[in-house]
Amino acid sequence: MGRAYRPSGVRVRVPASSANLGPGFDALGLALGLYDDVELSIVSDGLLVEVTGEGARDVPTDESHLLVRAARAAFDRLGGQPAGLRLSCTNRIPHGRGLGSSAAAIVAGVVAASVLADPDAGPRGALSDDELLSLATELEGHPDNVAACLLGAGTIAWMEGPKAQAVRFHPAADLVPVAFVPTQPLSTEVARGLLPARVPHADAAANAGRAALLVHALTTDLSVLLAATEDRLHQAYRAAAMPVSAMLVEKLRAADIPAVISGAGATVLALTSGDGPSVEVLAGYAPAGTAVLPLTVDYCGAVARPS
Ligand SMILES: Nc1ncnc2c1ncn2[C@@H]1O[C@H](COP(=O)(O)OP(=O)(O)O)[C@@H](O)[C@H]1O
Ligand SMILES: N[C@@H](CCOP(=O)(O)O)C(=O)O
Repeated sequence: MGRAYRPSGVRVRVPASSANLGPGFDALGLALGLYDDVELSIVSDGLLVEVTGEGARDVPTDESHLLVRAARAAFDRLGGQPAGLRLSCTNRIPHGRGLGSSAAAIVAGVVAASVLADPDAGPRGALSDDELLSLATELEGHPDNVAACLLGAGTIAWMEGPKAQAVRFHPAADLVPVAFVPTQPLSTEVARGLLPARVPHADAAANAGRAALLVHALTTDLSVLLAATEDRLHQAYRAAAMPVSAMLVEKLRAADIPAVISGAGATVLALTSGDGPSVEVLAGYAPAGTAVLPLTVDYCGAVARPS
């Protein structure tokens, strides 16, 4: 017999995230102060999905909606499906731009289900953060965005067999992430398809050193960010799919501004600091049609409260 759920609702706020940060492919993530808000309620029957904001015209409003699929997966883990669900999404994270929109939808879904199953069990409900992270990673396919979105701040994620693990780190207070968001989406699946099965040992070794340096740079010494954000494992392989962004990274870096492709692209993320170039100066580098978004680091991750 399935688990019995009381009719109830939960609101979840989830942050955007930037994965990789240059050398930390599938490992490093940074939660950003740009949020999707969702409300999931248990009702007597059926499924109703309402979406406003980003993706409203594109995402499905049936069982194939990503957040519904994630919530269903979590309800399965929790002992069964509720009689009916009502979902309302207010989306602000652009889709398919490398800012972790799919991770945010998945994290929102698993956290919402977890809280609906047992609102009193803890801030994120019946499932532990470890369980939420592993389930979200199974659904997303890689742990970096979901770790940052779930836990907030900077995260280092890794896999122990099928289970995802992550630790948080606190980026320096004067870190200012600035996103250059292009108009055209690029699917993460397509961008992952451009990566080779094997890479030269020297490139892997170079990235290991830079990724380690990057955690030091972000937490302790922003002045070494330019060296710390160098990548040889993914950006060049994907450049043909995002030539304008690849060129922008090159131009910013040539001007000593640490810049990387955010996630699988094609957003470019500049990691500046209080005494770095102003947003106006950065905007001067933006190709036509690119939105320049000065952001903050999010330190909370997924936050749920009963509705
Ligand atoms: N809030 C959301 N609700 C429903 N589906 C979503 C949502 N966010 C993302 N998606 C799905 O994920 C796709 C984008 O995922 P992906 O290619 O991984 O890019 P991103 O870098 O934005 O995560 C969208 O086209 C959509 O199908
Ligand atoms: N490590 C992943 C990150 C994908 O991030 P997204 O925001 O584009 O979904 C990759 O580089 O493929």
